Amino acid sequence: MGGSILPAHWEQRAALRPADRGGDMNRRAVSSATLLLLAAVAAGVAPWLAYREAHYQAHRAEADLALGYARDITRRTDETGRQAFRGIDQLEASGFPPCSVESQALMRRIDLSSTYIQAIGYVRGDTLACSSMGMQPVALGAKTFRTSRNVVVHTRVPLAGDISSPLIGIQRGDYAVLFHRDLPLDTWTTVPDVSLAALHLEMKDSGTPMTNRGYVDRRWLEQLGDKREVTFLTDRYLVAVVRSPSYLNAGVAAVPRAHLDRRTMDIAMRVVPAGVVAGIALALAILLLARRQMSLASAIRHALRKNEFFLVYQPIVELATGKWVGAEALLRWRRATGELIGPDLFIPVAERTGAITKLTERVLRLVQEDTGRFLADHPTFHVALNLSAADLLTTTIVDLLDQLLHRTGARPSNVLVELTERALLDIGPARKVICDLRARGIEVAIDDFGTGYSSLSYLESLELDYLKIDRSFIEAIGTRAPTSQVVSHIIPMARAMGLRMIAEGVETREQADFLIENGVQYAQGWLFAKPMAFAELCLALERMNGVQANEDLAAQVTQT
Ligand SMILES: Nc1nc2c(ncn2[C@@H]2O[C@@H]3COP(=O)(O)O[C@H]4[C@@H](O)[C@H](n5cnc6c(=O)[nH]c(N)nc65)O[C@@H]4COP(=O)(O)O[C@H]3[C@H]2O)c(=O)[nH]1
Repeated sequence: MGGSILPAHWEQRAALRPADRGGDMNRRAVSSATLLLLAAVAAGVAPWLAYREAHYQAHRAEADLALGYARDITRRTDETGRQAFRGIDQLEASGFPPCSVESQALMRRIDLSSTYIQAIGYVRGDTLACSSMGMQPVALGAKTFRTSRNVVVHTRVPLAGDISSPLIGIQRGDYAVLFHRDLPLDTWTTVPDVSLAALHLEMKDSGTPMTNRGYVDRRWLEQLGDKREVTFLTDRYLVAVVRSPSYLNAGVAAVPRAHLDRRTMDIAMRVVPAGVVAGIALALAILLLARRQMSLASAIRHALRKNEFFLVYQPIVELATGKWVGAEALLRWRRATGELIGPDLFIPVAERTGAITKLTERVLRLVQEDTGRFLADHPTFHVALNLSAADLLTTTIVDLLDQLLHRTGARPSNVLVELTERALLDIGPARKVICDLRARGIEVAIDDFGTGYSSLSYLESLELDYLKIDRSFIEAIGTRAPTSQVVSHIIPMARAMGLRMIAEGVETREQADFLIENGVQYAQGWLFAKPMAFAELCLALERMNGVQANEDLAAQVTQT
């Protein structure tokens, strides 16, 4: 069993700050079955998302294209209108008699100087009596419609009697301008079968657009509403409509859906394979995680057989005196390879796979081996033990603790049991075990308080002795963290419930001073001592007792 069996991200999580731990454990509690399901979903979802992305990109590209065409048509139609009305304005302002030599000369000048106008002339009845083309009368054909601005549009000017002629006439007052119907649509397109049109907005119900190429549905204008421009999908087209800022016109471009589908497929051919690869990679990563979880569970069982677990003990200090009044037993796992694994990594897996009760049994045996007669000889010192939810489901744990007391000669007060809020979720069995323990004189603490799910009324319903303030709240003391005030709320609450308090993770003198000032009785943390082997703890205690004895002696000498 060489190499690390831990997923890399677990190793990173081991370095997470305390505030992250609650959620982190919950996340890790995802079962292997869920991971397998996730893998299957990931394998299918990534290609699907890639296809959706291809569709979205194609739609956006085609919509931009259609909008570009429609904007160009609107710009060209506006320019036609501008040139036509400027010419008419000039003729009206000239004061020349209609069809006079001067008037015709002006018509020719207007015609020659404009890019869009084919002819401009004087209207008599339905005919241009004279125009920039000369005195030859030109029939304007039927009026197609009159706009609210009193402009008459002739959409089929029958040049020399030919009604298929490509000219359109715009008449205002006594003058009219002729222009080629293709001019507004003369936009460069890359889509061969795109439909283009310039529509008058007031012509919604009439059957004829002002000018068009390809199929155009006048009802498309309804989609414009008050907007300046719009794109939308119909059964057969992706349509763009752009309103003219100057006239009551709109440019329309409709790209066939078949073209959109082709573009979607083109993009899909590029991105879906990447989606398939990503899906497979994601699924493999999830499967690997599931496999690692399973192998970690079997590695825990193997480690139990091979005695790879051991305990370290972190002193619990009475804040008022600095005296070490107890120590928390913390489990460690040293693999045959020398790799050291912390409980934050393996306890959640053990809890999930049911191996935790075996681990707890091992902890009790290790405490027995480590402490020997120590507890019997130090009645005021206690060892704090962590129990999990599964340990509370039967009363076996009570028997095991009885055995520990019996074999070591320890008193019940030598043992403190720590239960996390998570362990108390199944309140029925937990209550029974807590009662049994306390009936024997074994005290009980609620651990990591504030990080779990328990409500105050829930806690009040339990008989407890200690409340351990989670180190994430201690860490926040004196900072601007949002949780910096939590500890100030926990302390009076614990006091009101008659609970003694142990602050976890005290690292600075300022934190300790704050806790002392606020009446917290006990603490543990690196400020006082890091977890250590039991033998080391005994030596440290001996040293401290020696110093204390010397100080006591010195005090007595000074008094006498
Ligand atoms: N940053 C910082 N950390 C400090 C400081 N002082 C103590 N710690 C760490 O805080 C954790 C305190 O244990 P816990 O809250 O009971 O949290 C424990 C406990 O819930 C669980 N655990 C440990 N041993 C056992 C066990 O034997 N059985 C069960 N069921 N759970 C255990 O694993 C958790 C993590 O244990 P550890 O990794 O040993 O981490 C320990 C300890 O090493 C400090 O000043 N700063």
